[in-house]
Amino acid sequence: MAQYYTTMNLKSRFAPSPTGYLHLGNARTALFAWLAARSMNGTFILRLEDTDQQRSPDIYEKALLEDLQWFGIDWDEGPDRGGDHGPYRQMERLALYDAYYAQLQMTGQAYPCYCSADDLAAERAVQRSAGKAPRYGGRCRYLSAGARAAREAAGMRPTLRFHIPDQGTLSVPDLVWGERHYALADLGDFVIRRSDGSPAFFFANAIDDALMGVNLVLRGEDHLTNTPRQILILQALGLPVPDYGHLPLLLGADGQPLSKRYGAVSLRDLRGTGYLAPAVLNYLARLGHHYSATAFLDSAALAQGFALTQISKAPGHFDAVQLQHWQHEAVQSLDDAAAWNWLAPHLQDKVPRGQEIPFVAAVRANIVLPADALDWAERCFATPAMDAEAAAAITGVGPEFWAAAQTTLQVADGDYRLWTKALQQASGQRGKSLFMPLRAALTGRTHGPELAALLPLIGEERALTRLHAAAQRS
Ligand SMILES: Nc1ncnc2c1ncn2[C@@H]1O[C@H](COP(=O)(O)OP(=O)(O)OP(=O)(O)O)[C@@H](O)[C@H]1O
Repeated sequence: MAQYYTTMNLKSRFAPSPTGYLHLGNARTALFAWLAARSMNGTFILRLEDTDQQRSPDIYEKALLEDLQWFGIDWDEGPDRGGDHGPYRQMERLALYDAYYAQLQMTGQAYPCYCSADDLAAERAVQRSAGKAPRYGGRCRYLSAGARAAREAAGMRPTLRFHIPDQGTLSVPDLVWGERHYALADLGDFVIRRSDGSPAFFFANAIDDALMGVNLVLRGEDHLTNTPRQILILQALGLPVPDYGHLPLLLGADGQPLSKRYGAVSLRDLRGTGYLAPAVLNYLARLGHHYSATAFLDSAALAQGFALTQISKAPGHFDAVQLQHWQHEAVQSLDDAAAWNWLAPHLQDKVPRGQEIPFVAAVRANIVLPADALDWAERCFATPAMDAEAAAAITGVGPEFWAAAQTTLQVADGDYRLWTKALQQASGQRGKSLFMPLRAALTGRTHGPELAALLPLIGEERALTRLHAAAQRS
């Protein structure tokens, strides 16, 4: 393996392009890089790779920072807070790359290439028809100074290509995949600066990592094949090479990698639906990383239990059921006041003032998302929709039961225990055959939170109306 950081100086980063809302794959990659840094008291950098200006309107940068903050990821250096290795937006770093292009050209490790898109397409077509893998054949490698000058005079704008040695093998250690070997001849001279002067992704990305002192690059497997090229660039420039680990991609239900381009489920969507950040953290931290603890963990404990050796190579699939499991755990970990703060924006004044905390305490074990709480708020304080099972439970007991239910409730003055005891005596029903019809009449459902906690919220008056309606049905 490559050089290893010590627990004292680990520096990792997340380097997204602000071209859309962060999806769960991006978030998982950011999280692993952050957990690695936090698990070793290291430094975590946020860098924006915004060179695709057409696809990087300002809204996405703002959203990206907000979404990461909501998620609970913080950074020690970044575009909004600066640091010793800035700027942290690639568009503001363009001038930095010039010296490295010049150095590569001076040492003969890069050369201008005047081949047009048509020339290159034709070359690839010939290679393919001969059963060879397409790669640049090196036509502009050894152009004379005069030939270059003639092309420049004709107004041709060259790309800059990295000159790869024709022979040899490059061994690339990877923290997740182990050592991989690449025949240099197969890589082909590749473009490091486009003809419009903009840097190719893997050039700017590698230089920035080196200049920013990043010594651990954890990123998606989509970058696996960029790594040998990036190592060659860094070696040619005498810059430090970080350790690399490529994380398996997160796939959607269609089996395709989640991608901003194709509108995958975003952190923003989940937040809008009411998912709690610690739920998403617990879900994603375990997607492709083994934790021995199965309990809900806070981010400090997730960092403490994180180890690069526990990362799996298997691709992860987005699993809504697992996410809901962690959401349920996260909801249970809140105290009632925090749970109310979470729910309030979603409940649209459906809970009367003063009833907020008792309402939360009553329904918390039965909700995963705010939509569930909204349903229970309507069942408590408005008119509950009746499901078929509940309707059957109501007609299953005779009219005498419902007459007795109304009288005993009034006599008990709304006290749940006194009421159900008196009704048991009056009707002869007990256990499930007593409670199920009551629950059905009062809430419109046959399962849910404790009736004893719901009755005070429903109140005696509404309860009597519902019992009366049940009597009419039976
Ligand atoms: N499906 C995925 N699963 C895990 N990590 C991913 C996935 N897609 C991208 N990443 C990682 O997220 C980080 C940021 O990547 P980037 O901003 O290019 O996202 P992207 O979704 O690939 O965007 P785009 O669709 O615009 O190419 C990179 O480390 C990349 O490898």
